Amino acid sequence: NDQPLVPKQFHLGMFEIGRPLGKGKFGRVYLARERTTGFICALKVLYKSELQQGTGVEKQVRREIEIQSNLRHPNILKLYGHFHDSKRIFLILEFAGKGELYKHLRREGRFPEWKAAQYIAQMAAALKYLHRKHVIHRDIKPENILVGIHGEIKISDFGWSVHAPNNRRNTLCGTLDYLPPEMIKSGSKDNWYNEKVDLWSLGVLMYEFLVGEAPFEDTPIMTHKRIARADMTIPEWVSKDAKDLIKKLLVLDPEKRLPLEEVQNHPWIIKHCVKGERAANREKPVK
Ligand SMILES: Cc1cc(Cn2cc(-c3c(Cl)cnc4nc(-c5cn(C)nc5C)[nH]c34)cn2)no1
Repeated sequence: NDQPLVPKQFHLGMFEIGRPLGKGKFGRVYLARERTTGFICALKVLYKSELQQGTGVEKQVRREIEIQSNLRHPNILKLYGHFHDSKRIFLILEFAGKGELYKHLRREGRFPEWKAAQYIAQMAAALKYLHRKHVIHRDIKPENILVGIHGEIKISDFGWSVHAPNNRRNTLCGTLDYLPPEMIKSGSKDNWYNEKVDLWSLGVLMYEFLVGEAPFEDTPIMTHKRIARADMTIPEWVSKDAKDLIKKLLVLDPEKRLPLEEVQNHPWIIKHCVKGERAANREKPVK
């Protein structure tokens, strides 16, 4: 198996700390190398003082570590281990060689259809794996996706919750763009634990990959209204197949959203996921 032999107990002295890779709400991420094996990883440092100010965020980080440690999928960033000292919690994470996806998206403006299709196919595979383990991501957005050295994407955020509404406030002050209608409407919260919420966000992600901005991007009030009505327009230059898939994911009724298996078999995905396409052509008898 590709997992390095890792000891059960880690401590900071085991690592040489390299350059800062990024910072988030509660800490920073550094490039790091494990001294004895030379294993390169990303060390996420979270300050307990800052976590304790949040509403039970530290308990949430603990639970997310629990979830993340048990996941192994090529499109999900690995968590190899964690440790803490008096002031900080350290997460030993897989290093994603090409960094944060949203930076690539902002730099390129939007992705060509073949690249967006590869990314959506990888997201669908990762979400299928998560849903089979009854993990609902609920926070799919470019900011929570990293890019590996071979250009493959890796879902990297720990904001995952299993069946329980995660109490992260950032959704309220962070972007509303990715929230599905059932999560912005008050009233019954039982839909919050339905994995179909990730299908809506996958549709928003696909739109943003192709168009360069989110489908309901507006003032917060208007975004709220437009999500609740699934009120979006897809530019006419987006291909017919891509439009079809976006429309089958951004459906108000969670039960009517296209299941992940059908996303993976959608003509837009098949057409652009070269391996499948070439294989399909190879099998066609030459006329
Ligand atoms: C705290 C905090 C910061 C962040 C956001 N963030 C994630 C990373 C990161 C991780 Cl976790 C893993 N591998 C990474 N590789 C990069 C990277 C690679 N290149 C060439 N450039 C960068 C940047 N960043 C990685 C950094 N910040 N979440 O919580």
